[in-house]
Amino acid sequence: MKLAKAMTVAGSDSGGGAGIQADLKTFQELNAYGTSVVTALTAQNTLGVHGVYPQSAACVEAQLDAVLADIGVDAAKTGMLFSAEIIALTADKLKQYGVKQLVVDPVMIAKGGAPLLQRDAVQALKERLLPIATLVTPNIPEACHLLGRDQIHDVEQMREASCRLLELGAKAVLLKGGHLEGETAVDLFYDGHSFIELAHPRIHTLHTHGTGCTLSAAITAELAKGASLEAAVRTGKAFISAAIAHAVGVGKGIGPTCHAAYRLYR
Ligand SMILES: Nc1ncnc2c1ncn2[C@@H]1O[C@H](COP(=O)(O)OP(=O)(O)O)[C@@H](O)[C@H]1O
Ligand SMILES: Cc1ncc(COP(=O)(O)OP(=O)(O)O)c(N)n1
Repeated sequence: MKLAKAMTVAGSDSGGGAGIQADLKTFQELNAYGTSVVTALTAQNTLGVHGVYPQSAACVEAQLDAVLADIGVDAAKTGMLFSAEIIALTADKLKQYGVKQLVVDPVMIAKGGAPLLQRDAVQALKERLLPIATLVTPNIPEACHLLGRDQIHDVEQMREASCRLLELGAKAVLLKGGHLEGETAVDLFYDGHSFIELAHPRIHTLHTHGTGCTLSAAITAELAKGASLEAAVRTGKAFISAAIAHAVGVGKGIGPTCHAAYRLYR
């Protein structure tokens, strides 16, 4: 059987709930061989981000070359990229090595408010990365930022925003609705042809740290295994819903989700 290979280009979360750590746990749970390119170290726990230590462009470039020149990937994802320089070189390397499937999670700000992307890097994200993305997965605040608008209040506005987001160049959009109010957590998938609403009853828990990272990693693992984009997004939603429902309350703040839940409790 061919081994599916998934790569994450993201920041490290010392608390283990988001970033590289969440991505690798998710790849493992979904039977994809995971590789990683660390863009920044964060001193982080369930109470917040206590420090951000970006890696040099040379360090990120060396990691990308090491993974792509030898092991290769079937699908890749990006998370916290921190700077315009890291975004540009990541885009160049993904093109150079012909990476065909790319999920871009446009990580900008952690739940506690810490910036994980420099202000002037948003333009680079739009110009360099979105045009080569198979799928972009913004949450509501990230979508507003990418589109330069104030708010998105409901599913109707999510539809309209998805159309605008698709114009930025990705092949498809998954606009995540976790930040909206209401008893259902609705994400909207749009590929230019049809809209698919992915809904799950809202789970009443404090522990949602790393949900966006985990969802995009699950989609990437499924793409690496050969799933269609629609099937990958559906599995991703089932994976994150199970992970939130069985979230482990480690730490004193907003804890991580349970990455093993999809395997254990399905
Ligand atoms: N309380 C919740 N109950 C169920 N699903 C949730 C909940 N919070 C978030 N989700 C889901 O988790 C995923 C990521 O959510 P979101 O909070 O929108 O993004 P991010 O983590 O990037 O801020 C989405 O599929 C969203 O619908
Ligand atoms: C290193 C690192 N990368 C990404 C995030 C943001 O993760 P996300 O899934 O959006 O979850 P929250 O931080 O919003 O809980 C992060 N915190 N750290």
